[in-house]
Amino acid sequence: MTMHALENHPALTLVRLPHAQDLDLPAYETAGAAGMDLRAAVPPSEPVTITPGGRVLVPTGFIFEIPAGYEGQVRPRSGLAFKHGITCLNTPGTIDSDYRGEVKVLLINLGVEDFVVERGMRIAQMVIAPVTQVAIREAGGASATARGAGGFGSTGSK
Ligand SMILES: O=c1ccn([C@H]2C[C@H](O)[C@@H](COP(=O)(O)OP(=O)(O)OP(=O)(O)O)O2)c(=O)[nH]1
Ligand SMILES: [Mg+2]
Repeated sequence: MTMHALENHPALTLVRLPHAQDLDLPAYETAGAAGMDLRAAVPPSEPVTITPGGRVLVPTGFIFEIPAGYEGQVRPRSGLAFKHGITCLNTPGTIDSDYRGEVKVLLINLGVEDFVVERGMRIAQMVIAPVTQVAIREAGGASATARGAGGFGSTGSK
């Protein structure tokens, strides 16, 4: 596990669950990593097989107390996607700052071979990002703009 000093950054509190006792903490693998890698907290004696087209909810073994004003984004790892066709089905997964359950990763196998998830395997990554909550109001009509309702290629293809 690689630790990097991140003074003056918002604090992330992690709560280790009993089935994650021997797992490394989620951590940034390099100084400039955007995401901290998440490990599979499947039982050591029970690796999980994802068949082609199949999906599995994989536990990480940790509760993330995300600071208010931020969210957690669970994203795929490109290496698993490239080599095995393994990705996150609901990418990016959204971890709310008030969520106090275990973070889980919904993996899907878009490859052509079985993929085996073993304990401690780095299966996804978590990016902490600021979010803005807006004051929601309803209006009777939309304000006028140059674009108007044009979209989906309305400005041309060149
Ligand atoms: O990949 C994910 C996505 C979500 N969650 C947890 C944290 C999140 O705060 C909660 C709810 O996620 P979301 O809002 O995406 O799901 P929902 O289907 O809208 O469920 P809910 O009604 O609980 O909000 O589930 C995960 O552990 N992993
Ligand atoms: Mg929701």
